Amino acid sequence: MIGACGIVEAAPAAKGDFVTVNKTHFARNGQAYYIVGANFWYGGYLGAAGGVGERARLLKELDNMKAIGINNLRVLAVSEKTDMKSAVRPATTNAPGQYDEELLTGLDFLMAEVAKRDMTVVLYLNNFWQWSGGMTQYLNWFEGTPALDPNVTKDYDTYMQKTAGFYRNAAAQAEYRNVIAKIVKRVNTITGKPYAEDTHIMSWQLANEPRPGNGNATPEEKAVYVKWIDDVAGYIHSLDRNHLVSSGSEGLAGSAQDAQLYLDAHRSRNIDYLTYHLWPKNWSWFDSNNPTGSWDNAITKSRDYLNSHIELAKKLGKPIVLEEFGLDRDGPSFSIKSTTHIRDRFYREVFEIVATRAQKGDPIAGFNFWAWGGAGRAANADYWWKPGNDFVGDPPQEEQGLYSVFDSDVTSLVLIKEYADKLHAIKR
Ligand SMILES: O=C1NC[C@H](CO)[C@@H](O)[C@@H]1O
Repeated sequence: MIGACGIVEAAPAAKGDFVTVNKTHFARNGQAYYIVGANFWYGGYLGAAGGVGERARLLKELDNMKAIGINNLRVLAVSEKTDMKSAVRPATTNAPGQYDEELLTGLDFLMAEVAKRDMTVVLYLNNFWQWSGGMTQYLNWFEGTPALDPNVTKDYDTYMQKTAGFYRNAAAQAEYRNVIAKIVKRVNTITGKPYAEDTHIMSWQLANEPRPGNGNATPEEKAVYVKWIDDVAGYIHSLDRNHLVSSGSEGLAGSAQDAQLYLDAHRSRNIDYLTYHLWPKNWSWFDSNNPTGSWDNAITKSRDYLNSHIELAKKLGKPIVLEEFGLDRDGPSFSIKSTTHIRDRFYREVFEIVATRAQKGDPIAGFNFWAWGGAGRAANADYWWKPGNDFVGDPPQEEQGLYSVFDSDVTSLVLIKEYADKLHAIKR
């Protein structure tokens, strides 16, 4: 259909095409829908027409992901320009009210190509961490405090406690809502379709890994966090009645280890499904310099984390997605020449629990591994990212190769395909 402005306009989608929640499962096109996903934070960046855009690479990455059964991508929709060295450049927001239209058109291109492959996307609208500017950059804009880069300060506890001040800052929240409205109400410049009518968006996500503060978050900080989730999720639903909304939480690790807080934060009728993440190395369960000696501890805790959050989802009667997990390469090494035997063993353990419990009808709705590196390659001997370098699955605050799954990691790709087939075969 050629619209008045000459842009090819797709017919409005039938409501049934959207991903919906049916009790404790997802549904799409009248069938149960399971997430076989990748984290692909830079997908919109590759879609830009110029600058950092690499559209030919993007098409190849999407085709390669589709070929191994990936049906869902978790993507960074918004980034904030910052002086922090650990953050990606450029950013979709250069300053309050000033947005990079070329980069936002990259998201349009990504969504157009995702639709051609009938994939779905979770779009996160902020970041608790500094690698895309995030909440600490909002505080720099609106409180005048320095954007804190924990890679520099080495003080994560202070970072988390101060960054949670974002939830209480009225001016920061107002600009955050301006940005939310700009994205949620956006009309795709490639397809002419409003984002709010795009059935290939699965969910709007408040942020990547929002936390209430640090591990010692106070009852007041927790109450602010719970209210923030409910309010913002409700605001997004007020703009868009079609799509699901999720928090982006890591689960207990992102909830000060407080299960009641995690339940309270996700009980809101505005939160349609639960999310959780699993990071044995980041959480010091696994020592990659002593893999044999730390494996049993890591896998025991991982199994418990995987299963206990499914029980929490049962309590709330909502689906849950394991939307991040990862482990580093053998060695440990960042080099794509290194093997991934330990990571493959970990992935198989995770996939087996997810697939088995999904097949039983438990509310686990799938996974997104962290993260698709594909054809990207680290450019520097120290494995740190610099502007102009390839994007890989590891954002700029981490070594390029830490957790990425590259197109040369054949054993990992074969394993992902094996479990993709199992999840896609579940009929409900
Ligand atoms: O959201 C995230 N979770 C863990 C990733 C790997 O450490 C990290 O890169 C990202 O900030």
